[in-house]
Amino acid sequence: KSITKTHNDDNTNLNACLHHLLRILSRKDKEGFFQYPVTDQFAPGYSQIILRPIDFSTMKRKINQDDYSNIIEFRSDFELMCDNAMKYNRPDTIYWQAAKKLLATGTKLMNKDKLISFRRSLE
Ligand SMILES: COc1ccc(Br)cc1-c1nc(N)nc2[nH]cnc12
Repeated sequence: KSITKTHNDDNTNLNACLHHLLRILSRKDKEGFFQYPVTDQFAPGYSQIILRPIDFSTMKRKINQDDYSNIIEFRSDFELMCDNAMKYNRPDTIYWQAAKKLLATGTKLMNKDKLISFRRSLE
């Protein structure tokens, strides 16, 4: 069965894959900057600058709510999370640098060729 599916199919296999990817990526976030939503108390004006906030806890909820139809949708939420941190924070901050590092890990883990060969292996 392919890993891309319509909403009505059961997402069991896909969700197991996504939870696996989330665990690997989440472990890389040792400082815990990406585990839960950024509040304006940590980052003044954050909600005005970042219009589409996302974090690992929200991504986990989305997996459990079958919100992702394929790995690409999951990867774009992950990329959005890193982009948000690199948009709000300046390059000389630990948040910007943590986001850049995390993004590199995610890109390697979910690169196009890997996903294509993984998908082929399921057919
Ligand atoms: C949940 O966010 C945090 C939690 C604890 C601490 Br200390 C900082 C953040 C945080 N702060 C800023 N400025 N930008 C971010 N991008 C992702 N995380 C952050």
